[in-house]
Amino acid sequence: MAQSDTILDLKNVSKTFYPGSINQVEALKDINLTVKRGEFITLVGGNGAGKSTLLNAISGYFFPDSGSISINGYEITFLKEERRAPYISRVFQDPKMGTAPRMTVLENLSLAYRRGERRGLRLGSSPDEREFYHQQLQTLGLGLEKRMDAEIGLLSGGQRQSIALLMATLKRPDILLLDEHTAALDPKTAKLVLELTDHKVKEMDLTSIMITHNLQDALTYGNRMLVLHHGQIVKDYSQEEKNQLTTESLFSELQSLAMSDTLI
Ligand SMILES: Nc1ncnc2c1ncn2[C@@H]1O[C@H](COP(=O)(O)OP(=O)(O)OP(=O)(O)O)[C@@H](O)[C@H]1O
Repeated sequence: MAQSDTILDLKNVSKTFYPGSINQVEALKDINLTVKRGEFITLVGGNGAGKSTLLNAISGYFFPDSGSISINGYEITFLKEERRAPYISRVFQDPKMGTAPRMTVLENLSLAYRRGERRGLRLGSSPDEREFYHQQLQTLGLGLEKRMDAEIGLLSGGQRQSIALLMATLKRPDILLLDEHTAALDPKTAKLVLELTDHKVKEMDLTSIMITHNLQDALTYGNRMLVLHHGQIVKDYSQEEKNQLTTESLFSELQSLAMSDTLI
């Protein structure tokens, strides 16, 4: 039987915070989303639209109140976050998240590579392993292979975020979640990390969802774009439709969504 094209499938996923209280927030409302192999989705929407909540539900950071989530046809709706880790990788906005600051670059990579496995030998101890990580670091083109034994906490945010990206993709994940992973970097470094991301996604034929507030990046990268508003997917653009958009037209669209709120 042919392998299904669908990597991720969300059916009627909803999540409400503080239900029944004055602070109630319907962060996700009946989300239906099918992600196919090789799709690189950019996810945009205003503050509080539900973008991070959507990634949190997919990664298992918390469970939805209703609906179901499947990966490769297997339902994972209530699978614990650590049990999903072999299939789902995530890079966060804060370069400090996802890496262990007091461990060396080599140890961090080694830890990422052994994700989901029982630990045995000292991390990154064998010559073969060193060689493997050396080669992997070279692929970043930042000279970080020369700093394998440096504590990762001593590296710059951009260097650290590049390594976080490498760690997230060392063992090919079924889906790569990028949660505004360049937002904390200066514009030049952000561009570099985005280019690295794009290169990795294409080279490894990864399936990915990337949250961004940068509309140009949302249009430049990826081959599908979703607009989230008040916990709902209000627009789903294909690559062809995306090509027709400009940052101005996308900005106007997001503006009109925000305007419609004030009219309610
Ligand atoms: N753990 C939580 N507990 C309570 N409320 C939450 C929690 N996570 C998110 N929310 C609320 O859910 C709504 C959606 O938040 P979310 O962080 O998903 O938005 P977002 O689109 O990622 O926003 P931003 O662009 O500002 O990061 C917000 O009103 C937020 O305050």
